[in-house]
Amino acid sequence: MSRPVSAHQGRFVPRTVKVRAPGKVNVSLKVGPLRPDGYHSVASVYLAVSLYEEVAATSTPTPGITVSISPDSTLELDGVDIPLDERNLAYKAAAIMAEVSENPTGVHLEITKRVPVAGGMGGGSADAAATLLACDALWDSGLSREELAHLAAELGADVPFSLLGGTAVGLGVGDKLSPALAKAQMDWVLVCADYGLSTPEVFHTLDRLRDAEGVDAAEPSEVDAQILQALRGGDPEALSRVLVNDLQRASIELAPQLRDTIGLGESKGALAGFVSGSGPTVALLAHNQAEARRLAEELGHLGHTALAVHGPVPGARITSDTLH
Ligand SMILES: C[C@](O)(CO)[C@H](O)COP(=O)(O)OP(=O)(O)OC[C@H]1O[C@@H](n2ccc(N)nc2=O)[C@H](O)[C@@H]1O
Ligand SMILES: Nc1ncnc2c1ncn2[C@@H]1O[C@H](COP(=O)(O)OP(=O)(O)OP(=O)(O)O)[C@@H](O)[C@H]1O
Repeated sequence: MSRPVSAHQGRFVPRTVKVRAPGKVNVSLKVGPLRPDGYHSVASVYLAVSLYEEVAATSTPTPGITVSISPDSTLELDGVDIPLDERNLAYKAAAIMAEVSENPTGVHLEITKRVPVAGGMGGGSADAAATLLACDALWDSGLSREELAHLAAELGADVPFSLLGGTAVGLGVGDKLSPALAKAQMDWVLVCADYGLSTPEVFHTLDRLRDAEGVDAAEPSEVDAQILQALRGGDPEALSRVLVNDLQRASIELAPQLRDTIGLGESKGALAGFVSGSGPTVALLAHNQAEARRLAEELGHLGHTALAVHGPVPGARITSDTLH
């Protein structure tokens, strides 16, 4: 894509770079013991799904970073707490990019939110990944994908995957990624909750449950080959038999109604239902696209917010780059 310049005959000409980045589900999430740094080592299989965040980054003549949430967001955001200051992950991403860029301008970030907030689908992480890519273009920073991935890992465990997209195995804290060859589409229904769960609290709850049982968690070093095989072959039945999420019981401990949502989805025809990441979004695996649409509609009639999506989809991408 050509790179418009932002100054025209001495007059400041704002430039807007728009990037979209996907949310994710973890089709496999094995969690090891608590590490001294407060994180857990994981072995995860990420799948990027067709529910996208969008960040429009516009250069401003005055320095500084500002953030707003676009009215085009499709989420119900009343009563949802998204900080717009330096605690926002997109703000943090722009700040980190400004540090490594030679000529950063001020920037306004407008975020269109579609991924449930605190839903276990990496929505904030997608905003951060999109912002890294947008600011890299806006400020002609010229960072490689590897350099961007390195900055992404400083922002959060899920951020590198939203940059990469597709299907990937994540080791370390989820940030050490290896792309997996799995292009076949799988169809899902996401059942969104009207509340959030705190990711650290879900991890702490898992530690507490394990402590109470006297269980020493094993260090997860690899993912089950059957999962990758089912993804490669585009075989939802096979995948439904091997889906696993160690965090699920902790999420259910904090929000017991999740068990009912999973049970409802399975009774209405899903191959399998499970909590996405730290929850509370529930991901239901469908036989095919028509089934996913039918299931989403049926759950909608029962009063749930249910979305039919597919994956894998690509990671963060620039969708437009314009001078005003
Ligand atoms: C649950 C997952 O979404 C699965 O992909 C991720 O593991 C969470 O990734 P994330 O939200 O990007 O997490 P971060 O923002 O880096 O971390 C938030 C908090 O979650 C906990 N955390 C996160 C990742 C990890 N591997 N172990 C952890 O214990 C830590 O308490 C950490 O302070
Ligand atoms: N850009 C952002 N969008 C949403 N929440 C943000 C953002 N920046 C910071 N936050 C804060 O982070 C919390 C978790 O946000 P997020 O939507 O990323 O959770 P999540 O999808 O469950 O994360 P993950 O799946 O990566 O664990 C929110 O409750 C909010 O207070």
